[in-house]
Amino acid sequence: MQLKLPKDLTDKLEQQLGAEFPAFLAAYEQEKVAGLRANGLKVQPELLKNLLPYLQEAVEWCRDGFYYADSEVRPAKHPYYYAGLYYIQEPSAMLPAQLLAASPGQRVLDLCAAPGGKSVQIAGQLARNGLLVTNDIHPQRAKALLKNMERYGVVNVVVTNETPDRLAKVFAGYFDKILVDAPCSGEGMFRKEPAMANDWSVQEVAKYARWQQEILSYVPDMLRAGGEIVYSTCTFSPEENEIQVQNFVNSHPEFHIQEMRRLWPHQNKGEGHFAARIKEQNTPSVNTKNDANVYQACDISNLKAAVREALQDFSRQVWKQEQAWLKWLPPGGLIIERNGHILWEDKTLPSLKGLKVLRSGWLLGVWEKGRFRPSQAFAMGLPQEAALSAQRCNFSAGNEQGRYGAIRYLRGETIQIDNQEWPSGWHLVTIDGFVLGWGKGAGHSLKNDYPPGWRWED
Ligand SMILES: C[S@@+](CC[C@H](N)C(=O)[O-])C[C@H]1O[C@@H](n2cnc3c(N)ncnc32)[C@H](O)[C@@H]1O
Repeated sequence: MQLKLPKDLTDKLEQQLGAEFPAFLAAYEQEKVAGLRANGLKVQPELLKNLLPYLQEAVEWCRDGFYYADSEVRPAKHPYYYAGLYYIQEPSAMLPAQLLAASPGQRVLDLCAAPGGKSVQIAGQLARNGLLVTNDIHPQRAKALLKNMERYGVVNVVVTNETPDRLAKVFAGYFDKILVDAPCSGEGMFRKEPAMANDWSVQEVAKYARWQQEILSYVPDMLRAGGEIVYSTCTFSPEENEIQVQNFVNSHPEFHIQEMRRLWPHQNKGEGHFAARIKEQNTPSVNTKNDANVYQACDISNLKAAVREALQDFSRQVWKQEQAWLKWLPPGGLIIERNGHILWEDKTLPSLKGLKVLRSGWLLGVWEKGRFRPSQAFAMGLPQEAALSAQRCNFSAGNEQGRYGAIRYLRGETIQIDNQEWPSGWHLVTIDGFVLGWGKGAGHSLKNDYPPGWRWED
C-alpha cells in the first residue's frame, strides 16, 4: 500500500524537523527494515548468527539484535523459531529494554507489555534470577503475552491482565525498575502498516497523551526508592514524548531524567522510537537482590508426599535421577500445588488476591490421577543443560530429513524413526539440543504431546 500521511501530520513534522524534514520524507520511500533478536535465555547472539546465516549486521543500539532481508527469508518458518531462539522485533523497538538494563536479582514491571517483545528482552537480562511482572490491560493481548512468556522460556514471571491503579495497590514500593511502553499514536508504525496513518489526527495525539499521563501517574507508587523507569513510545509527537516526560518530572520532583533518546527513520536503521530513563533520587531503602546463585535447590517439603513422589518418578524417567529437576529451578522460590497445578513461585510475592493473574511463576505441570504430567511451559523453560542431559529425541536442522522430522513433530504427528524403540515415559523433543516440547515413549512410537494451540502453521 502506498503511504499517504495526513496533511496535519506532515505540517507538524515539518515544523518539528525543520531542515531534516525532506530527509525524513525520503526515508518513507525506502523499504521498511526487519529485525530479530537472540533470546538470551536460550542462545548467545554469536551462536544465533552461525545458526542463521542470513542474518546481517547487528543493531547499533542492541547487540543481540540483527537485521535481515524481509523479502528474502521468513524466520518464523523454522523449528528454531518454535524453540524460542529469537524474537522477531522491529529494530527500533529493541531500544527501551536496552535502556532499562535490568540485572539479575531485580524485580521488574513491564506495565504495557503485550505481545511481550520487551518482556522477553528483560527476562534475558534477569537471566532466570529475580522477578518479572508483565501486564497488559487487554484480555486477548494478555493471553498472547502469556503464550510468548512460555514459548521464550520466561520462568520467573507473573503475567497479569490489570489496570495500573489496581496493580499499584498490590505492589507498593516493590519494583527496582518499571518499563512503560505506552499505547501511542504510532507514527513510527506508518511505514510498516500504512493503513494506520488513516486514523491519525491531532485529537488522537491529545487522547493518547492523556492516557499516557494517567498510566504514568500510578508508576511512582510501585517503584522502590532509587528505582528507575523507562518510558517509551513508537511515535514522534513531542506531546507523547519529551513533553510527557517533562510534565512527569515537573509533578514528581523526586524524579530526574537520566537520558532521552530518539530514533528517527532518516537517521537510524529502524522505524523510529522514543525512550527516556527516569530515576527516583532518594537513597535506596531496600536491596531486593536475590541470591546471585543461578541454580539453587528448592525446598519441596511442603508438597503432599504423593505429589512429591510423582515428581520424583517423572524426574527418574527423564533424567534417571529423582532430584535432577530441582537444580534447574530459579533461586528465591518455592514449589506449590494449587488445584492440581504444580508451580514454582517467587517467595517474595505479595498476595495477588483480587488481581486477574494469568500465571504466577513457572507452571511445571499438573498432578492428575496420581501422576505428574509436565507442561509445555516446563519444557520451554528448561535450561539447555537440562535438555542435553534428558531422555530425548533430537532432530538436526542441518539436514532436510532432520528439519522435516521436527516440523512433523510441530504439526502434532507421532514420531516413528526406522526401527527405533522409545522407552516408556516422557522424552524431551529437541532440535540441535534446543527444546521443542514433550513426547511419550510407546514402543516404536513417540506419542506427540505438542499442544494443539502451538502447532506449526503452513
Ligand atoms: C506499544 S504496545 C506494547 C508493546 C509491547 N511492550 C511489546 O514490546 O511487545 C502498548 C500496550 O499497552 C496496552 N495498554 C493500553 N492501555 C493500558 C493500560 N492502561 N494499562 C496497561 N496496558 C495498557 C495495550 O493493550 C498494548 O498492548
